Amino acid sequence: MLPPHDHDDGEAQDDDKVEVQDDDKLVSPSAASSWFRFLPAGLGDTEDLERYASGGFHPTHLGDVFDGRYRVVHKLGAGGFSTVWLAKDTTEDRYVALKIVVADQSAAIEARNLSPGRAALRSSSQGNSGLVIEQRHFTIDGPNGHHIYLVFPVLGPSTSQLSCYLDSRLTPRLARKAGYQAAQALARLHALGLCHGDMTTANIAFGLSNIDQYTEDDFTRLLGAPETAPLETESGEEPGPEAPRYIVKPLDFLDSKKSIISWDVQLIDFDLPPVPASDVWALGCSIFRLRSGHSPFASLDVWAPRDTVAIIASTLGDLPASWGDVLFNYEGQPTQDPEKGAPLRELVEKRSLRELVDAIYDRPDNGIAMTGTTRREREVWNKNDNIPYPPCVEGMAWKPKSTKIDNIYLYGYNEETDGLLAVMPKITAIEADLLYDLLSKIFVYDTAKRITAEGMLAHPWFHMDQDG
Ligand SMILES: Nc1ncnc2c1ncn2[C@@H]1O[C@H](COP(=O)(O)OP(=O)(O)OP(=O)(O)O)[C@@H](O)[C@H]1O
Repeated sequence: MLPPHDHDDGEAQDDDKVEVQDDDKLVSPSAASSWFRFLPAGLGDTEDLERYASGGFHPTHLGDVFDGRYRVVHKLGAGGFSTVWLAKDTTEDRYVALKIVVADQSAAIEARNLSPGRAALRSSSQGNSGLVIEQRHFTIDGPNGHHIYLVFPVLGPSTSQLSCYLDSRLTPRLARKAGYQAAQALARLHALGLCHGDMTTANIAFGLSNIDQYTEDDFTRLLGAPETAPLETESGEEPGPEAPRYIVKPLDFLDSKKSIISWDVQLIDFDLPPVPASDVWALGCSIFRLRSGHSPFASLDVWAPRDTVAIIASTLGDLPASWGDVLFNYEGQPTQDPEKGAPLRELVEKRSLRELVDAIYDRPDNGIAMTGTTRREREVWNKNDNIPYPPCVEGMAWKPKSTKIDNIYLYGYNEETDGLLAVMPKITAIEADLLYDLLSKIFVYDTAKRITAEGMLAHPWFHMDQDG
């Protein structure tokens, strides 16, 4: 059975975000009163407003100019450590992504930027390397502290956004291309003696096609004007200089009326700890998700990081005997200390990698599949889910929830979902053989026997489209 979320297997970041997003929607202002200073802005998934406080986000407004040259045009997104803004670099007359790091993490990021690994990465990440790193940085003091500002090229959506359960799936061809480009970029990084350290589909991003040709008015025509909502406090007091006057809803390049997302992906957000073989394992999880929409080690049986080790063992086979009677702590880290760890839980669900690959489903012709049974209409959370992507995105991705099964649209997961997915067209046997072969070379416990990123580049799964 496919779960709504997975945990800690190299793809967890995205799912954490889904949970946060869901929580945001569920928190009513009254329930929030004892916990939160600010009222929800009502703009969907935005930054954590409570972090507009000492040590947190820098209050930023449209039109703000930083470092005398970067004028804020729109918001691109926010994460646990930063808000990210589309800005016009008036010195070089081009768009950039301006990542404003929270004050209490800025010193650590500044120190990281001085490391030798970072310098090697910077000199090799120019041009077409598939590796994206900040182009420059500067610092600014604000009401919440001292912030580092990182200047990046502007990117499109992440592959996790476009390959996400029933919400969105990549077309098979683009999944193979994105998987290949991610492997190629990772091989380049490893050749430099560096590691990624955080290889997830959230960190494989699509580029944008030549956006510097657009004026700011063009952006408004393509994506709509920035949507904002005033920032209000629960108590009714006026926020001080630590908070912006209004919140901006992040733009979504998928809303563009014209195709501006490129088919080429790049790796972002390097952490750089030194284990290439673990990057390869995480890339395997990402490749599976690119093609299937979910992680290979996601399961409703997984409740704690430790369970991820159990689901891996139940999918791939027992852990090597040479590891001995190893125990695992809550985080899934091995230990010999019975005070700190426990044996792996026996999971109810049994499945194999081969079954997971064979179950990958694709879009039915005309967006319709039939079980032969008429079903009860379901209320969907967001009607937009049932509307296919605009034609300019259609060759790249499709929405499973825009598929009609018999008389109703596919909706969220419940006990009926597996039966509904069973009538969707499946991955071809030829492709399933190739993908299974590639993943079997990646998901190898013995790191000395695991394929390398360089070694996987010649694998025929990546090259199916050229051959055929
Ligand atoms: N170069 C970029 N171009 C376009 N959008 C970007 C860019 N960098 C980041 N974003 C957007 O901003 C969001 C937050 O960025 P990012 O994940 O790097 O932040 P973070 O604070 O390091 O978060 P976390 O580590 O919690 O993921 C991303 O999800 C993405 O939507």
